[in-house]
This record gives sequence, C-alpha cells and structure tokens, in this order.
Amino acid sequence: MNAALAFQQQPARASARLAVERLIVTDFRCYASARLEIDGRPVVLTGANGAGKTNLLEAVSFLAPGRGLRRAKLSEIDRLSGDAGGWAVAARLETALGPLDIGTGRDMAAATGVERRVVRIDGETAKSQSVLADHLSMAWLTPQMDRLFLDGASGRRRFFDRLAYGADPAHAGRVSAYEQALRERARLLKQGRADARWLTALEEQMAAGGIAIAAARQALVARLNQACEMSTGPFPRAALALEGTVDQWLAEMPALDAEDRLRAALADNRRLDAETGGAAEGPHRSDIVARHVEKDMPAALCSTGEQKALLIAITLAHARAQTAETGIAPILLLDEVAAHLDEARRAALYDEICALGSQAWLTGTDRALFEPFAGRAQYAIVADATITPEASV
Ligand SMILES: Nc1ncnc2c1ncn2[C@@H]1O[C@H](COP(=O)(O)OP(=O)(O)OP(=O)(O)O)[C@@H](O)[C@H]1O
Repeated sequence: MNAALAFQQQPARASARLAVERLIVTDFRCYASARLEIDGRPVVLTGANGAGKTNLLEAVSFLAPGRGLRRAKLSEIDRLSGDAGGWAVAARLETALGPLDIGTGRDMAAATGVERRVVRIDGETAKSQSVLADHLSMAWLTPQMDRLFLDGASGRRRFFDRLAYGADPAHAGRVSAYEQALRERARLLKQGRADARWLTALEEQMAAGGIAIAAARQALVARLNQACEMSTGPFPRAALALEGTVDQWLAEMPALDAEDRLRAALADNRRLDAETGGAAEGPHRSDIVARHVEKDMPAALCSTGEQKALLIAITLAHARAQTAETGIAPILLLDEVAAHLDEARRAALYDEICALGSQAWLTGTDRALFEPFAGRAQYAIVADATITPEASV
C-alpha cells in the first residue's frame, strides 16, 4: 500500500457538512462585485499572480471571527476606486443545523477613527463577531505563515487559538474579552489615577478568563498531540508544548488556585505594568512550541520546507481531531500550499481533505498541480478580479 493510501485511512469522515454554498463580495480589494455558487467539495482557484485568488480566500476568512487571514486594517480592504460604501462579504452556508446566511463588512456608521466590523447572522446584527465561532470552524495557511515558528509568539498564539475555537467555540469570545480587559487595564494604569476597585474588577475578569484560556490551550495541545501521534502519512509528526508561567501554574495546581495566583500577580505588578504598558503575567505571554518528532528538532531549526510540512501536519491533525469529535470537518483555506509539496505529499493532502469531507479552498498558479483531485473538487479560474467556474469556460 502506498503512503497516500495509508494516510487516507486515518480520518473520520464528517457526518454533517459545513460548506459555503454562495459567496458574494462587493468592493472587496480588487473585486467590484463577484459571486460564486459552489457545492461542498473542495474549491480549487487557479490564476496568474495578482489575479485575485488570495483576496477571495481573505473574503471567506471573514466568515470566521477576527481580522481575516491578512490581519489587514478594515479600511485597507475597501476597493481602491470603489464607491464610499465600504466592503462587504455575504455568504450562504450549509451547516449541521441547516442553511445560514452571514453578512459582514466594515461598519461605516462607526465613529471616526474607530474601525469596526459588523456581522449579521440570518439578518440579525450579532452582538460580537465571536459568535461566528458558534456556527463554523475554519483554519488557514498562507505563505506569510511560513515564518510562524521563527517569528514572535503572538502569531503562534493566534494560530493555535483559532484551532481551539473548533472544539470550544467559547474560546473566541474568551480571548477577545481577555484582550479587551488587558487593554482597558493598561489604559487605566497609564492614566495613573485609576479607581482601585475598577482595576480589581478588571483583574478579576482577567484572572478567570486568563486561566480559562490557558486551560483551553492545554486541551488543544493534548488533542493535537494525540492526533499527530496517530498520523501515518508522508507528513512529519509534530509534538507541541505550551510554555508560559500561567500554563505552568495550571499544570501544577487546580484551576481555582491558578486563578488566585494570576489575580495576585496582576495586583502586585501594577506599578511595573504601568511602566511597560502591558501585563507581566497572563496567557498573552505564553507560547506554543513545536518539535519535529522524527528529527527530534525544534520546528524553528527545521528547513523552510520541513516547517511548512509541519504546519500542514498540525492543520490536518486539527481537522481530523475535530471531525472525529464533532462529526463536522472545518473549512480549510490553503493559500499556495500545493506548490510547495512533492507529489506524494500533494496526493496525501488531497486524499485526506476528501476523506474528511472538508470544503478546503486551495489556490495556485499551476492548474496541473491539482490534477490528482480530479472530479473530487470543483474548479474556478480567477483572472482580472473575475471568477469563472471551469465548467463554463
Ligand atoms: N484595496 C484594494 N483595492 C484594489 N485592489 C487591491 C486592493 N488590495 C489589493 N489589491 C490588488 O488585488 C490584486 C490581487 O491580489 P491577490 O493577492 O488576491 O492575488 P493572487 O491571485 O493571490 O496572486 P499571487 O498568485 O501573486 O499570490 C493585486 O493586484 C493587488 O494589488
């Protein structure tokens, strides 16, 4: 049996489908207006450099909570020379609970200087974009993430936190509430005349939320390590570990005691934190580090290709674990991933995506790289900010 086939036997197949069925983008980067009608199969977007492939993936990434796959300023996304209405993305999704309409865009009514994203779910304005995590789970890999293991810990926290939303949708709101409290505390400390009761209330919220974040990351790392251990395909095996003071506390003592430790540390460090403008302790200081198991090497010391393969392995392990737990495969956005893989790994990636039943969106300049998908995927050509399904070419 070849490696690709062995790999294919691993994943649990999704019992319910999560898929975008219709996507409409308006004044979104290079797109004045574009519409795509698709089914639940993987979506392959091919076209020349600068055609608009990544922009479309970015539009899909706004169906999940956060700042999208480029983490761009919301106003940067407005189409240059578009009208003044701001960008918008509207989608119809197939979910386990039935069809779902999501609309999102830059909130043009927001006060000057404050950029906000508005989210509508089935026509109702959502209180917070975090609720998107209740409806769908999505992960992405982009060429910018090739340095994920080399650059600072914040990118790794963001990547792994997004994976945690899959099994624990409340994690999205938890992380955003913690970050908001952290910013608010820093603002009060900077002013130097903060009401102590107000600070205490914020620190109380940060301690409870912070330990809950650490606990969710601990659960994610355990889940991913287990899924990575069980994988047998051509991708390397990754072993992940959490590094950070609060993570250490949580590993050594009950969660309530760890909360007390964090609350006390925040209160003790007010003077220091006022000077640095942050907080010396908390889950925003943690890191998730990866090792290449077969090579027994930290990911940061692996070659560029090995690091990319590790990232794909982790993303697939996440998709596998989540599909096994929830019966629903996450949507995967894989920008320019295929071009970096050898033939065996490419075939294994496609086989696994299909076996999971994930609506993965893949981009590339070379259509031939996607041949192994054959009829298992749907294809569209992107050229000059127009999307043409291949069947109608
Ligand atoms: N706000 C904007 N308004 C108009 N055009 C934009 C805006 N932001 C980016 N673009 C343009 O959109 C075009 C398509 O970009 P995109 O990143 O989607 O290309 P791509 O097809 O992924 O290309 P590559 O294969 O090189 O990665 C680029 O020419 C870019 O300059």
